[in-house]
Amino acid sequence: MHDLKDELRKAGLKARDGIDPAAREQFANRLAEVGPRLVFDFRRAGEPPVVSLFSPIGSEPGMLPLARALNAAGVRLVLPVDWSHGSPLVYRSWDPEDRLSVGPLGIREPVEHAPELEPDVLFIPASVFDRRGFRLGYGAGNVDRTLRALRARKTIRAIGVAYAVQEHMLVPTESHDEPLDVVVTDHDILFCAKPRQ
Ligand SMILES: Nc1nc2c(c(=O)[nH]1)N(C=O)[C@@H](CNc1ccc(C(=O)N[C@@H](CCC(=O)O)C(=O)O)cc1)CN2
Ligand SMILES: Nc1ncnc2c1ncn2[C@@H]1O[C@H](COP(=O)(O)OP(=O)(O)OP(=O)(O)O)[C@@H](O)[C@H]1O
Repeated sequence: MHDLKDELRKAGLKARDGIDPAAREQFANRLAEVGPRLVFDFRRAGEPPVVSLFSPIGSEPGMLPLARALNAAGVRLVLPVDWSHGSPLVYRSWDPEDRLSVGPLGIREPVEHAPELEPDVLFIPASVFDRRGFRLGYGAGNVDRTLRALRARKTIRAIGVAYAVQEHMLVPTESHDEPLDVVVTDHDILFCAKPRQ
C-alpha cells in the first residue's frame, strides 16, 4: 500500500512540476476568483469563518491573490506552523501584509507571537486527488490528523487545491485518510459526495 501511494505521489508531483509559470499564475488568480465563494457558501450567517491557506513550496500554486481577496472580505486568515511528526497541524493568525518567518522545514510561517487560531475552512495542497475527495500530500499524515481532529469538534470545509493533471481515478485509501469536501482545479470545482456511513 505504501509503495503504491509513494508511486502515485511521485507521479502527481511530477505532473505538478511540469506546469508552466504562466499557467501557475493563472491558477493563483482563478483561486482568488472562486475561493471566496467557496468560503462564504460554507457559512452565510454569523461570524466569518477562519480560513487556512498555505505558504507554497515546490510547485504548489500561489496563494497570495486568494489571501488578499479573503482579507479584503474580512476573513481571518491562518497558516500552519510547528510541523512535527505524528501530530495535527497548529495554525497561527496571519495578514497578507505581515512579515513571515522561515520555519524548520524552510516553509514560511507566521511569527511566533501571532495568536493561535483554529480554521473552519481549509485550503489544502495535494500531490494527487480523486473525485471522491481522497488525496495524498507529502506522506506525513499531518493533514489527515488535522482534519480528523477538527471534524471531531465541528463542521469544517476542507478544500483541496490541485491541477487537473493531478487527478487519479481512485486514490488508494487507508482508515486514517480523511476526504476533502471540495477540490478546486485549474478546470473545475468538484464537490465530493459524503461517503456512506
Ligand atoms: N505549503 C505547505 N505548507 C505546509 C504543508 C504542505 O503540504 N504544504 N503541510 C502539510 O501537511 C505541513 C508541512 N508538512 C510537510 C511534510 C512533509 C514535507 C516534505 O516531505 N517535503 C518534501 C519537499 C517538498 C517540495 O519542496 O516539493 C521533502 O522534504 O522532500 C513538507 C511539508 C504544514 N505546512
Ligand atoms: N491517524 C493517522 N493519520 C494519518 N496518518 C497516520 C495515522 N496513523 C498512522 N499514520 C501514518 O502516517 C503516514 C501517512 O501516510 P499518507 O500516505 O496517508 O499521508 P498523506 O495523506 O500523503 O499525508 P498528509 O495527510 O500529511 O498530506 C502513513 O505512514 C500512515 O501509516
